[in-house]
Amino acid sequence: MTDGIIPGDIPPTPGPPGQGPGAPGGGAHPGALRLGTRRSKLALAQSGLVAEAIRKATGRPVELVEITTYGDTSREQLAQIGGTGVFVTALRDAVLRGEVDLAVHSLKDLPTTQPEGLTLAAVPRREDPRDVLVARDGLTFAGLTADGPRPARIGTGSPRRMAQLNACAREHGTVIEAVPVRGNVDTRIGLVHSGELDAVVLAAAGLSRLGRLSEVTDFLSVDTVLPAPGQGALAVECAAWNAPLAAVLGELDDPYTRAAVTAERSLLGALEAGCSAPVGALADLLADGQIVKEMRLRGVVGTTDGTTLVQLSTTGPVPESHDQAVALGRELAAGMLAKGAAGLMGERAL
Ligand SMILES: NCc1[nH]cc(CCC(=O)O)c1CC(=O)O
Repeated sequence: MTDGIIPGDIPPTPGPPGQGPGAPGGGAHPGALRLGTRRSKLALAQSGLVAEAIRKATGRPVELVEITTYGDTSREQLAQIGGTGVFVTALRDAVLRGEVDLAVHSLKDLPTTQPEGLTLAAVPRREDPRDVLVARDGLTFAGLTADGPRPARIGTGSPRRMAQLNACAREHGTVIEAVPVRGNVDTRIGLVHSGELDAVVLAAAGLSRLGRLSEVTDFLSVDTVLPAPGQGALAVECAAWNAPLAAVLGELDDPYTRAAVTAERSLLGALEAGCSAPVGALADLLADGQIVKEMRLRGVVGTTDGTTLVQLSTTGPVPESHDQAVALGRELAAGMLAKGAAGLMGERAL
């Protein structure tokens, strides 16, 4: 199903014709790039942002093509069949079959290895990578845990978030009750409004793209809660055979973001952790005034109860190639494994 979202200000010139078997054309908007997207509000928001950026950078019209996946029609099953993996696979299949020209994913939802046949054509500049709290009564994490006779009920199904929030609570001599939750952003925040939960943990980037940042009651410092590898970044993929399209989409690429997420995902891969393992990672740039000096990569892995965390960081020259970014991640993984990280990753909650 196509969704005609092409605004009137698109230059009439269509893109170059003849891009091979997946070439655009024949639809309502000849020459438009077909961007495959899930139908969730967040996916549509992310796809819309990328579509707009492509139009701006290239002048090419872009149309969104909604891909309905098994996971979209069968909510109950989703937790069982592996969460976001099903969505990623459905979008990728649509690209590989030539039904769409490109797809947009949340980078943190992608497996750490790039599949054959698909190119990561662009990693646009990343949004705020932090996790945030949406809590009742405008409370912060500290306020929540200090408030009331019983442990605060905090909604998150993420072992990474649980491990770090539990550790933080322990440090302050309090306890929280982490309550596994699933579902979209509306559902999760709804659990706070209904009083079922005291708070939920979400990614700032998702709320920002949905225009709901004003509902955040606490931005969690990355010194306390390291985000998921790749959190806040988007991945723009196209077929590997379509080098001309990859070159066009490459205009959206932010080399620093790409280097950072490459290092973070390399760490995750080298720890041989699944995408739902309790691994946090964040690479950032260390600057001296305006001059970028180094890239720092921080990592954490822990038990979900927060009793044990292995935290480590490393710095190195800003990577100038994919391999250098990968090496930074591997180096940190080796250090974390030497500190006992492997023993903490037995729990793989899906
Ligand atoms: N796991 C689901 C998911 N995948 C990407 C985002 C948010 C957007 C992002 O991190 O880029 C979310 C929701 C959340 O964690 O709150």
